[in-house]
Amino acid sequence: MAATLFKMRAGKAPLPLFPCIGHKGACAGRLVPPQRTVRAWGIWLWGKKCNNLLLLLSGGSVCPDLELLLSSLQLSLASPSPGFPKLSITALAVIGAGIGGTSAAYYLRQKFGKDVKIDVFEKGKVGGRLATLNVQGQEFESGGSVIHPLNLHMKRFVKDLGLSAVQSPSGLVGVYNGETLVYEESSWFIINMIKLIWHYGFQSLRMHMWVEDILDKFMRIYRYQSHDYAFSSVEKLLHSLGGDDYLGLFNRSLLETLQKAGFSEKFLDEIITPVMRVNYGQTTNINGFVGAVSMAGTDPGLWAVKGGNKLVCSRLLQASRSNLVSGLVMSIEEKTRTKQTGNPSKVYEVVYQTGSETHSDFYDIVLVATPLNRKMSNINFLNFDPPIEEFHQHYEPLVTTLIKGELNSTVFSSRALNEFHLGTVLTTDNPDLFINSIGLVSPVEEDNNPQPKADTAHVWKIFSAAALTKEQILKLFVSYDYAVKQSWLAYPHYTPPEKCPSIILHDQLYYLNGIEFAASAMEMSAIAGYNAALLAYHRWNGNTHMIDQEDLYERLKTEL
Ligand SMILES: Cc1cc2nc3c(=O)[nH]c(=O)nc-3n(C[C@H](O)[C@H](O)[C@H](O)COP(=O)(O)OP(=O)(O)OC[C@H]3O[C@@H](n4cnc5c(N)ncnc54)[C@H](O)[C@@H]3O)c2cc1C
Ligand SMILES: CC(C)=CCC/C(C)=C/CC/C(C)=C/CSC[C@H](N)C(=O)O
Repeated sequence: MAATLFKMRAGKAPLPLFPCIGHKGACAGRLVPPQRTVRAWGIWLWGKKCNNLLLLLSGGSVCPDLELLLSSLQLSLASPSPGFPKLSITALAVIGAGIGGTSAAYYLRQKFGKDVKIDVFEKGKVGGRLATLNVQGQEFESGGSVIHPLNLHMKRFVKDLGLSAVQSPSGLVGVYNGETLVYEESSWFIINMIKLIWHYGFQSLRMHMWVEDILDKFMRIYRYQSHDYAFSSVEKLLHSLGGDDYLGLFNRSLLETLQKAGFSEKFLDEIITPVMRVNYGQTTNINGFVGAVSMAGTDPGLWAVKGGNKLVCSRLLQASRSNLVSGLVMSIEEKTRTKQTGNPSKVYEVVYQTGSETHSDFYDIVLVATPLNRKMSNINFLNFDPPIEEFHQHYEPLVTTLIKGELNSTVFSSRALNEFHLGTVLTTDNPDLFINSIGLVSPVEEDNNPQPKADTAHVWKIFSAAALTKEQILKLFVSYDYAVKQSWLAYPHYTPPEKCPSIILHDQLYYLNGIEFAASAMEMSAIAGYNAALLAYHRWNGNTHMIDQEDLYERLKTEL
C-alpha cells in the first residue's frame, strides 16, 4: 500500500489526508516523499514539518497514530521502495582546501557516493595553515606541526593515504621569564621528577591527570562518528562528550578552572602560561578546553607527517576524487532552479574569481571550511532571508620565523652554547619579551631529534606576536646564515564565555570552522570535516535520528 501511495505521488496524483492526533488535529497532512530524499522517506505536512513526526522518526513515540499508520503501511524508513524514482543530488561545493575542507571532501565522497560532483575551492595553497618554508634547500613546518598520538583521524589518514609518520623533536625544555630560566628540564627522568616536586609539589601530576580525563572523554567522538552520528552545533558535540561539566570547560577560562582546582599562581605562571604561549600565543585567559588541548600538545609521542603535514590535504583531495578549483570564492547566494524532473529546487550559486575572470556554479550543498571573517575569507552571503550572521571573531596574529644560525645562549642563561642543552625555550607572560618561544626543528623529511652543537648552525623556529626586527634577531643569534618568516592569522582569540558560530548557516549551507572556538588543531578540523559531511548527508536524507542524539555514550556502550 505504501508503495502505491508513493507511486501515485510520483505520477502527481493527489495523496490521501490523514489526521495527526498528537497535534490535536491541527496538522492533518499528506504522506509525501521529502523533497530531496535519496534513502529515507519521511512525511511532510502541508506547509511545515511535523515535530511529532520528527520525534517519531528519531525513535520517539509522541505521535502513536503516525506510528500505527506507518507500521500498518509496513513502511521502511531506512530504505525507500526499490524502483521508486529518487530525487538525486548533483553537486557539492567545499570552500577551503585546508585539513578541514579536504577531510570534508573525503567523507562527503564516502557518504554521497561516486556519482556526485564535488568541487573544492582554494584561493591559496592546498593545506592552508599546514604549510612549509624552505631554508637553504630543506623544508620545515611553518604552520600546524605536531600531531598527538591519539589524534585518530590524522593517524587513519596517514595509514590509508600511503603516507608515513616521523617523531617530532623532543629536546629539553626551559622556561625563561625575561631575566632567568625559572625552570629547566634535565635529561634524567628521576632528576626531572625531583625538580618538579621540589618546585611545584604534585601539581604536574595532577595536571597530567586532569588532561588525561579530558582526553579520555574526547575520544568518545570517534565512536560516535564511526556509528555515523552528527551534531548540529559545537556546543552539542562537546556536551555529548561529557555533559554539562565538559561544556563548562569551554565556557570558563582555563585560569578560573585551574584556580578552582587549587593550582598555584607560581605553577600557572611558570608552567601553564608558557605552554599556552607557545601553542596558542595567548595566556591562561583562553577557555579550559583549548587549554587542555594545548597541554596535550606537550605529551610524549607527538608526531608529524614525513614530507610535511600538508601532504595529508593533497592526498585527501586526490582520494576524494574532487575537482580542485584554484580560485577565490567571493559570494554565495540562494537561488531557485528547475531540475530535470521539472520541479523547482533550491540551490546555491557560488561566484568565484580565477585570475581576472569571474565565474559561477550551482550546488545543492555548500560547506564553508575557512574561518569566516573579512580578513581571512571575505565571502559575501547574498539575499538570504533571514541574513546569514556576520562573523567578526578576531584571529590572533602570529609570526613563524625560521633562522639558521648560532644561538646566543647567553640571552637565556650564563652558559655558553656548548653547555646549553635546551632544545626549546618557552617564555612567561612578560610584556618586555618579544618572542613566545624558540625551538630547534628538523626538516620535514627527517626523523630525528636535533641537539644543539657549538660548531654547527641549526634551524630554530621562533613564534612571536609581531615580525622580528634585524636587531631582535641579532640579540638572539651570535650569527645567522638565513632567516625566513611567515605571518599568520593563526587561531581564534579566545575570550570565554563565548558562543561558537553555528554549523548550519542555512538549509544546506554548513560552516566547519566554528569548532576552532572550542580548540584550533588539525584533528579538530578533521573532526569538523567528518561531522559536517555526516550532518549534510543526514539532513539531505531526512535521517533526523542520526543528529544531536542525547546519551550516545551510554547507548553505544552496549553496542558491539
Ligand atoms: C603557526 C601555527 C602552528 C600550528 N601548530 C599546530 C600544531 O602543531 N598542531 C595542530 O594540531 N594544529 C596546529 N595549528 C592549527 C592548525 O594548523 C589549524 O587548526 C588547521 O590547520 C586549520 O585547518 P582548516 O582547514 O580548518 O583551516 P585552513 O588551514 O585555514 O584552511 C582554510 C583554507 O581556505 C582557503 N580560503 C579562505 N578563503 C577562501 C575563499 N574565499 N575562497 C577560496 N578559498 C579560501 C584558505 O586559503 C585556506 O587554504 C597551528 C596553526 C598555526 C597557524
Ligand atoms: C585535539 C587534541 C585532542 C589534541 C591535539 C594536541 C596538540 C597536537 C596540540 C597542539 C596545538 C597547537 C595549536 C600547537 C601549536 S605550536 C606546535 C609546536 N609546539 C611548534 O613548535 O610548532
